[in-house]
Amino acid sequence: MISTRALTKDFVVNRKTTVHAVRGISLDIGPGELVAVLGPNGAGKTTTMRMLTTLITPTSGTATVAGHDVVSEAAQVRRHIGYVGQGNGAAHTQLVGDELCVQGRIYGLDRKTARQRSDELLAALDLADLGNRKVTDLSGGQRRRLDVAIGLVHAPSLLFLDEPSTGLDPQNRANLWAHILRMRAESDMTVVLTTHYLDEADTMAERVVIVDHGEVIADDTPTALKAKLAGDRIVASGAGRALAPIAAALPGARDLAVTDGGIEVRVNDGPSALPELVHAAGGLLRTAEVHRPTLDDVFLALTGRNLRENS
Ligand SMILES: Nc1ncnc2c1ncn2[C@@H]1O[C@H](COP(=O)(O)OP(=O)(O)OP(=O)(O)O)[C@@H](O)[C@H]1O
Repeated sequence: MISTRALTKDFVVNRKTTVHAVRGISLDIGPGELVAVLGPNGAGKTTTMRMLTTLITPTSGTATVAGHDVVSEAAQVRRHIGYVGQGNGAAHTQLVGDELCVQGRIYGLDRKTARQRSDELLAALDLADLGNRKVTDLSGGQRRRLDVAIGLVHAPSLLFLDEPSTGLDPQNRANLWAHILRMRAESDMTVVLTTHYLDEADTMAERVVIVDHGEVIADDTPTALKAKLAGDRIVASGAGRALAPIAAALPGARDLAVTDGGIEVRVNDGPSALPELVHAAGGLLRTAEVHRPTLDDVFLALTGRNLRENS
């Protein structure tokens, strides 16, 4: 569905400054995949998405989307994709239903089909009662759902979402996700999204592409990324100094730290290392628990930096 090779974008700011926003990204995304592109501010996520949606042209490298080249066949690419950009579009005083219809007409739907499709989408996205409201009167969550409806009006086989849930409260985020996942299940649509929310990428995406400084630094399922790169952390309280050599002997033990009240150690498989620690440490141990890794741990392991600090 998407194939990029050494995709690169430089922005020439002035004679002395060129920003290397995307530095040679090669990526293949198959039909029906749900992929989250994750990375700190300025990593190059939006720039990549804008190249794939034909909004800007690459400096070098190639990209095909739905079988068409993003530069030489931009019009064909656009026909196959939906794009929901960051934030809300221009403030429209149009009615919600009309706005959606107009967007459908722009994509070449006849009046009747546009109306039908817009009614379907308003119902699917819980906006049916709001068809006669002005777009400007919608709440943030409703407006974001309308943005998604607009991205879907021409029934694209591929949907790009740039930070779809930024600024929404947890309930609206969950609600938006429920809609996106349901529509994807119904149409087998490919979905590529960028997000700052680690938990969102972790729970919703089947595949996570981590981008940093314009390059892909990891690409796998969230589970595999966490298992491969981060491991589990065991946090134990008790006689720290005496516990340290025992913890160091656990299978795969690394990053051992003696803390005020005990130790912390990283292992590959926490649930199986914990009983070993309990058995070997006996009375030296007061409490012990396993912390499963997060995608933030993955980013830290890869870059030595914290994703949240950057975003
Ligand atoms: N039109 C532009 N002119 C100059 N520099 C740009 C332009 N657009 C983006 N950049 C720069 O390119 C780099 C990548 O930006 P991009 O918006 O792709 O990052 P991002 O990962 O999407 O960040 P965020 O999470 O903040 O949206 C940044 O350093 C940004 O300042």
